[in-house]
Order: sequence, then C-alpha cells, then structure tokens
Amino acid sequence: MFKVLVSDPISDLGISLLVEASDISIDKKTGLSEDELVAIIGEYDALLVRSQTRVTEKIMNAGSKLKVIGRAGVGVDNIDLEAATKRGIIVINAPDGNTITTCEHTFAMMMAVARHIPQAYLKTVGGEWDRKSFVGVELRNKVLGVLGMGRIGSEVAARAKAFGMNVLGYDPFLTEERAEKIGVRKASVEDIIREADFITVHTPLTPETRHMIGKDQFAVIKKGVRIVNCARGGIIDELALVDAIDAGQVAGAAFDVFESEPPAADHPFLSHPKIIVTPHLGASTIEAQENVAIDVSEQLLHILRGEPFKNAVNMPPVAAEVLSKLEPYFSLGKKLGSFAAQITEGPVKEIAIAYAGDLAEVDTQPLTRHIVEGVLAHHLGSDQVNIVNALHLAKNRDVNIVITKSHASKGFTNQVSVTLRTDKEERLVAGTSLNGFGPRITQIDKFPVDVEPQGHILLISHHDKPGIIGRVGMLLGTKDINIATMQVGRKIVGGAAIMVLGVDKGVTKQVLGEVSALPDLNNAKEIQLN
Ligand SMILES: NC(=O)c1ccc[n+]([C@@H]2O[C@H](COP(=O)([O-])OP(=O)(O)OC[C@H]3O[C@@H](n4cnc5c(N)ncnc54)[C@H](O)[C@@H]3O)[C@@H](O)[C@H]2O)c1
Ligand SMILES: O=C(O)CC[C@@H](O)C(=O)O
Repeated sequence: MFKVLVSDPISDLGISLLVEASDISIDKKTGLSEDELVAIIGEYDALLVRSQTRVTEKIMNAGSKLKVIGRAGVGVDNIDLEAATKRGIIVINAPDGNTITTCEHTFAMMMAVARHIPQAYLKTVGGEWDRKSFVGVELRNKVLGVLGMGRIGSEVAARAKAFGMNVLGYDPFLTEERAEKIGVRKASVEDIIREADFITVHTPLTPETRHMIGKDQFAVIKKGVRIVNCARGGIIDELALVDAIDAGQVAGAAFDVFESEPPAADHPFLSHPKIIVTPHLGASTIEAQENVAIDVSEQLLHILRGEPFKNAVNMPPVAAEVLSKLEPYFSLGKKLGSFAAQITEGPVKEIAIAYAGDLAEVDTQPLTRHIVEGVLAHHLGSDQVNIVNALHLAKNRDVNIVITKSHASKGFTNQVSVTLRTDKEERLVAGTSLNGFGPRITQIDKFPVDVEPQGHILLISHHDKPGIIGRVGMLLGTKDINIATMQVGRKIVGGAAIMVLGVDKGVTKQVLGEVSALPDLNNAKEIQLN
C-alpha cells in the first residue's frame, strides 16, 4: 500500500483516481508548517501539492520513503528541485491543465483594466452613481503585445484576434512560420514596447525575463499603454511601473502575481487607483483544478506502480552501463548547448549535434537530452526543462534535432559539436572531456580553442591586429573586471579572430557595449555557465 499526502487544497474530483485506487491510502492535511510536515512526511511515498506548500530540502530529507512530489499546476518554484534530484525524488507537474483558464483570466484582467470594472464596482456598491470617472477604451483595433508565445501566450493571441486586436508576438522560439500559423506578427520586445496599446506577459521568471519591462522600457513605452501580468511576479519591475503610471506614461495595469506573494500590506499596487489586482487566481477555476489534479494523479499512480510516466521536471535515473560511458560528457553537453544558445541570435530552428570518436558507438540519446536541455533552459528557465522533457519541449516548438556520428574525431578520443541554426545565423560550439581535466570547449565556429566551460566568459570577435588584446585588457581593468584566463583563436594571420576571456565577475551591458565599440572589434558577448 502506498501512502499519499495531499498538503494543499486540491480538487476532490481530480484526485478521485487516487482515492479509489486499492493500492493507495490518501491523507489530506492542509495548512501545515514546515516543521509539522517534517514531523509526518516520513510515513509517505508521495506528496501532492499546489502552490502554497513550500517543499524544502528539510522536508525532503525527512521524507525517507518519498518517491514522488506531484505539483497540480505548472510552476514548480515552490519545490526545491535540486534537493529533490539529489535525493532521487521525481517531481512531476501538470503543465497543460490550466492553460485555457489562465488565458481567460488574462482576458478578464485586460477587459477589467480597459473598463475600470473593479473601481466602478466599489463606487457603485458604496452608494455613488459615478458615470463620468470610468470612461474606458475598446479592445477593437488596438495593438496587443504578447511577450512569451508558449501555451498561454498563444491562446491569448488567438482570442485577441476575435476581439479585433492586432497582435504582436515575441518569443525566442517564435519562427515566422509559427507566427503565421497562430496569426500574429512576429515582433521584437522593442517593437512591442513602442507600438502596443496593451502588453501581456506569459514567460517564466528567469534571469533573462526578470524586469524585462523596467525603467528603461517605461521611458520609451507607448503613452497610454495598459499592462497585464498573469505569469510571474518580477517580470515587470513593480516600482518602475508605479512611477510610469504616476508620470502619465502608462494608463493602467492588471496584476495577478507579485514579486513577493502575498504582497506586503503597504505594497503600492494595493492602494493605487489605476492598478487592479487578484491574488494569483490565474489557474483558479473548477475546470483547471480538476484537469491539473487528474493529470498529476495519473502520473503519480504510474510512478508509484513503476510504470512509464511523463512530465517529470527533474532528472530521472539513468541505467548504470549507459551512465558510466556517457557521464563524463553530461555536464559538457549541457554547457555546450547553453553556450551555443547564449551566442546565437534569433529563434532556434535546428539543433545539429555531431558525435565523433568512441561516442559514435554508444546510444547517445541521454547525452542529446543534456545538450537540448542546455539550449532550451536558456530561454524556458532551468526549472522547466530537464533531460526527461527536453526533447518533447523541442518538438512542441518545432525545433528540429539532427544527429550525426563519425568514428574520426580530430585527435580527441571523443568530440561533441553543437550547431544551432536560426533564421539569422548558424553557430557552432564543440568540446570534449579530457581525462583528469574535465570538460573543455575545443572549437567555437571555425576557430580552434581550449576553454574551460565555467563561470563568466567574454566572447569577442575581432580582426587579428596588434594591440587589440591590450585595449580590451585596459578597458576591462578600468571597470575593475579581472581577466582570469585568455584564449585567442584565428585561422589566418591578419584575418578574423576570436578572443575568449574568463572573467571573475559579470559584465554589464554597458561595458559590453564599450568593448564592442573598440577599434577593430566586431562584437562582444557574455556567456554565463554554472
Ligand atoms: N497566474 C497563474 O495562476 C498562472 C497559471 C499558469 C501559468 N502561469 C505562469 O504563466 C507563464 C506561462 O506559462 P505557460 O504554460 O504558457 O508556459 P510555456 O513554457 O508554455 O511558455 C512560456 C514561453 O515563454 C518564452 N520565453 C522565455 N524567455 C522569454 C523571453 N525572454 N522573452 C519572451 N518569451 C520568452 C518561452 O520560449 C516559452 O515559449 C509561466 O510563468 C507560468 O508559471 C501562471
Ligand atoms: O493556483 C495555483 O496553484 C498556481 C497556478 C500557476 O501559477 C501555475 O504555475 O500553475
């Protein structure tokens, strides 16, 4: 008999599958503190949560029988994934079940902010008949900018067209073909900032999306824009938004999510007359809660019964014999994928992976998953992509994966090369794992290099001329940026060349701009590898 603990309010109908299963015994105990959970979790094989329970390492360490944590919803930011992976606990989620519900909530918020519904309601029930203060705007013929064209963003875009809106979409994975299929115009973030009358965000919160609309964007944003966030708090800079509304640049905003939840009582959104809020209700419909609970219950049963399952968001075990051959390359593969994603412009259409040397003789699929994970995690967020779902996510986004194998490997026992193809360019990063030294990047585009894939790396392309290295070093020195390692690669004397610098700390966009502006330099990019 497997014991399952449900620690958040989750639809009864959704978990009826578990309740009715003869090999499952289920306990519902909601609102427990961390210590209370620690005290009882040792009895359970599975934990089922929504977003309130914070599943910490302490709880997992006390869960000696815990095999699986099920999240009835998409975001797993309330679960310590690293700790789960470390302890071999499988974390599953239900990514599809609340898409439509959250999309509809986005529309409810967009219409409510366009027509001042909450403000008008409060006055009316307060006894005032005020028809002058609440003149709104139509959605028809307005430009809607959608940042993040995944599951929810795409559904929002489709419905916006029914309202007669002109939709601009931005997503690193949005190709012209897909934009055409959905019926949106593919745009840049800058286009959306300048042209949209309504902006709605549907990305995960990642280092790249944090404050993607902040002070700089509000300075140039279309006057009178209305902003909706039903994704994750922090994608829009909350304080900069309040300033932009007070300055008359932004007409209003509707937020379902906050940088810190619940927000503090004195949070400026809670008293602002032009900002409407809901308490993270995006997924709160009867239908969505049933859907996500059914999805996650089914998967939970499969895992407990040792059957195949989907939607695991952390790393599953790899067979021992495969592991021993491929393990030295897993970290390299993920880093090659991440490096390539960070230097490549435009939506990825194809990931071409070439395995050379002894690797050509083994089943490299687990390694392919690590490489694709590295590519996708840069845009989708590392909590959403793992070796179980990486290939599925790539397929969903029409990203083609091409594998080639050859026994010859240019002097290394094994070499792995990753080429990303986009509408704009094709970039290659190759590497190997050196006995006793670990992973090394051995080639970037056509240039041979020897780079340890670790920490902050500056990739500079330039013309091979005397004095360039000195100019770069001098500039970085004045910015207090210490160069730890340096590699220069060129094919011919006086031709195109690259410089790969390992630096001790992150480099701001401004410094990158200054480096790129040095004479004989083409551009400079920063790559971060953990
Ligand atoms: N309010 C709620 O209750 C609620 C409910 C469900 C989901 N969510 C949140 O909504 C968001 C979207 O969910 P989803 O199911 O559509 O996820 P999804 O993974 O299907 O889509 C997210 C999209 O964002 C894109 N993206 C990543 N970085 C980007 C960037 N810098 N600029 C533009 N796009 C970028 C990704 O390529 C991806 O296509 C998530 O943050 C999720 O946690 C909130
Ligand atoms: O209501 C919830 O459980 C949170 C929903 C949402 O933010 C999610 O990530 O699925």
